[in-house]
Amino acid sequence: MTTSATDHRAAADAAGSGGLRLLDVTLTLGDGDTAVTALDHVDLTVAPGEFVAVVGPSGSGKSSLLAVAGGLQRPTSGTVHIADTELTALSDKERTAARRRHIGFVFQQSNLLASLTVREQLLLPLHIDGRLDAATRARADELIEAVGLTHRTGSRPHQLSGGERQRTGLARALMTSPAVLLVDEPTSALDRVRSAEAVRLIAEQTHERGTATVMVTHDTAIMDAADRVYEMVDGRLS
Ligand SMILES: Nc1ncnc2c1ncn2[C@@H]1O[C@H](COP(=O)(O)OP(=O)(O)OP(=O)(O)O)[C@@H](O)[C@H]1O
Repeated sequence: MTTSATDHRAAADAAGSGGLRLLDVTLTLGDGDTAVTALDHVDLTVAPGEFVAVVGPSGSGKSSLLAVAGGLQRPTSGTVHIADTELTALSDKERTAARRRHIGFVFQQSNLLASLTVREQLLLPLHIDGRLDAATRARADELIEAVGLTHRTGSRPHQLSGGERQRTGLARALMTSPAVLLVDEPTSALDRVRSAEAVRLIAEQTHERGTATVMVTHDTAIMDAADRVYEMVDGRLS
């Protein structure tokens, strides 16, 4: 057995205990002369409660990494494991269900609905799933407090600052107690001080709630809060 195969065996074992694991993942986009290798043999393990940052320039493959790790896109080859589930072995329908159950996304644009209050943004997905009970409402209030927005519970997005919108997006992503939290450039709309605060809050919530968190960014200045930092260049992670 080669070293690499041994590593992969250990990786697959570790995946059974939770967290996120990408094994030898390659993603090719487009075809023929225009084909691009967006992810090139990527291996990545993130344990529960660990905060990993991936830094890289525009076009290096960061969005592709999140899309594949989050089950939004099937890799060309390789496997993705989340909690006890091999995402890449599932049908499209099963993968969607697993994504909703196990993964929280925080996107660059917080994608809040204009007509809903902060509290309603958190409750909506569970309302749609018919899971809106007293425990869910209590969880929403607990998360709103955890991200420091109790005084904004009844505010709508246009009444919130960029940082407050980001924090609402984070609280919403945590509503389902996801095993994995995927964060896309949380700081682009924020100034330096608020960027550092946003990243610290993500780190704190990761450690407290035991999510396996991956944050992608091109901003190398805000990496202090991460447990590990990887660099992405031309689809390769190092
Ligand atoms: N649908 C597509 N077809 C072909 N190539 C694509 C497609 N989507 C992305 N790419 C290419 O794949 C590579 C990786 O793109 P990706 O969006 O993952 O990078 P990124 O690091 O997230 O960039 P940014 O920081 O600008 O968002 C880039 O070269 C991009 O041009």
